[in-house]
Amino acid sequence: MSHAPTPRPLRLAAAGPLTGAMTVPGDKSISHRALMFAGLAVGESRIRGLLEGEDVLATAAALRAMGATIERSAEGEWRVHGVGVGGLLQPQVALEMGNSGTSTRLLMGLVASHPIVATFTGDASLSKRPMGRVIEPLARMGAGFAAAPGDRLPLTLRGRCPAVPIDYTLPVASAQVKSAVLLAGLNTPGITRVREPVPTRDHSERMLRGFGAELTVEETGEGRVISLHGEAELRAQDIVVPGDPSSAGFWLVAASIVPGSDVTVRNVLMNPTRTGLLTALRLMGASIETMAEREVGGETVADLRVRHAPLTAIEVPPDLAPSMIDEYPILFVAAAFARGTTVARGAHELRVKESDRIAAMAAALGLAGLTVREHEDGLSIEGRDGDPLPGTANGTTVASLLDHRIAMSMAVAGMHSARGIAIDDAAPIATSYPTFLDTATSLGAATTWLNR
Ligand SMILES: O=C(O)C1=C[C@@H](OP(=O)(O)O)[C@@H](O)[C@H](O)C1
Ligand SMILES: C=C(OP(=O)(O)O)C(=O)O
Repeated sequence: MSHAPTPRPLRLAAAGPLTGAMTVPGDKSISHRALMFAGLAVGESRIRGLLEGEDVLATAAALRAMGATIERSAEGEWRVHGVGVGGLLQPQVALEMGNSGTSTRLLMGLVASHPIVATFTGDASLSKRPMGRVIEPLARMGAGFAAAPGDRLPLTLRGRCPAVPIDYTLPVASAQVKSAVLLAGLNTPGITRVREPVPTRDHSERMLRGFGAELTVEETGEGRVISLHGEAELRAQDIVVPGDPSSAGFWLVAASIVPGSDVTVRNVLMNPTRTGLLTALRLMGASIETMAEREVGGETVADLRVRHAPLTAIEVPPDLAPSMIDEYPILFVAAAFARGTTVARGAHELRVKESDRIAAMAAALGLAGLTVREHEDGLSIEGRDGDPLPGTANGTTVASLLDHRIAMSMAVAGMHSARGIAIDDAAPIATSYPTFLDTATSLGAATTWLNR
């Protein structure tokens, strides 16, 4: 599953204040996990609010290829008949992961402890991303690998059953690596343990417990220790997926920077491992009101009302990195309109996402007329103190580099720019937020498809 192979150039321009109330699609991380855990459970799970973006659909297709029954009953509503832990079948086709790192790394974990062989392929962006970080612990558990040079896709994984449980300290703050090891642990005898010096998103832990796995999380002086009892039996669940805070982030910034805006984003996941952008924007002086906080399916959600406000540059606290890792590109856009120079460091991981997001945003903001300094682990951005960005020159486009978040972040920047911002390819937006442009238009933004 991959987005349209033909690039779709797009121009976003200023068109007055953004106003209105809206919801964002279901959280991407929870959607992937809902399908995977339901695919391994016994019985029929129902999922409401599933994100129907290309990344999540790639997960669904791979699980089907390994024996799960997955059906869409209405918009966002899905039914899954699982195969039971240990019951994944040998896929007859390569597992096409498209643009999705989460699908790839988590499914590698699942396959690693099943007696099957699977080949994972991906698009040009995913094929550049490092898989050594999951190969290393999964090989210790007994799985075999044949990967492209540099531990990249395409990659063939030979699962080991029974696998060997490990006690693994994460060398990099990554929820994908943590989850890959835990998922491999599901079909492994004994206790699989992951030590996490820096906390990352905890959806796997919360949801595995919800599906009936025996899993404990201990907070220690050296971070979290997660212990999973293997040969687990997962029981089918009804799941409601809350709105994706990473998708909401685009509107939090758009309404903050476009004068006169007043936007309410409803039903946003408020899990503290995901709210770093909210913290950073508030430190910059953003006006974001948290309303109607409530519990939905074991997670806190809230409505967020955001009004235009003058922003001030900050030194972004590096310890916010894990809880806003995907939101740096849109935070850089907020910084572009702040008073003073924002400095974000300690975010090396941005270099190995769908694109090198440090270099990509430095280039894109530079083309839109901003002064930006690139560091090895972040950016310094001279803000415009509320003035619009000049925008891209006629005939020039910023490169989205097969990266949805670069495309959407620069689209938001275009909403407060003198000439508008042209993006060479907006098709990647469909990987995580297929309705982004409809929402932009409904809030009052000016979007135009450009001739190829
Ligand atoms: O576990 C997950 O669902 C994710 C973890 C993060 O990746 P890393 O684990 O590589 O930081 C994040 O960037 C990605 O969008 C989703
Ligand atoms: C990094 C991201 O996703 P993934 O790793 O799943 O490709 C993202 O959505 O920003």
